[in-house]
Amino acid sequence: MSHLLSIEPLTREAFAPFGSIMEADPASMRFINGGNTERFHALARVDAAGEGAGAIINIFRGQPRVFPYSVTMMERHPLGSQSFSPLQDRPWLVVVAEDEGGRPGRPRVFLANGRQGVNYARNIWHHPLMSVGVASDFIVVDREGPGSNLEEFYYDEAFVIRDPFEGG
Ligand SMILES: NC(=O)N[C@@H](O)C(=O)O
Ligand code: NI
Repeated sequence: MSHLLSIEPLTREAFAPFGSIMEADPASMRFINGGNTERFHALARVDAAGEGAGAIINIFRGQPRVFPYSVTMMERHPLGSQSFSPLQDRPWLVVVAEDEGGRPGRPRVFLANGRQGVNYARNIWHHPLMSVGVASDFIVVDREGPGSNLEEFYYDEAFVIRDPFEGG
């Protein structure tokens, strides 16, 4: 089994097992403000489980990853969803995995364009933020509250991601 991971385009259908994509999808659009504004409605839902928990809004500034990049670990948030929305129009990488008996399976890598955000559903295995090329800022909506909301898993092997823009 190759440890080189292919990179897939980020589509609603392909990402559906892992959560939602937030983008200006015409199917979700309704005009508001007297027609001045297009509202792309309810693209995702925030999940903040547990007594005393709530949703918070953060900015993550991710330094660009160095390629070829070795994926050696994945994490998940058992008590809440986590969304990432880019603040600049730059591509970035989304790395997720199905759960296989309490551990992540083989990672899947998606190339997001600079106008696509994602919302990881609660307890979905994902790799921490992966900016590409330059330091990039993201609005991150996730859960704050009592309890441990971070579970990490370290593979006993490394999966490799090549530079998505290698060769120009
Ligand atoms: N640890 C943290 O807040 N960031 C990660 O959850 C991540 O997915 O980047
Ligand atoms: Ni996370």
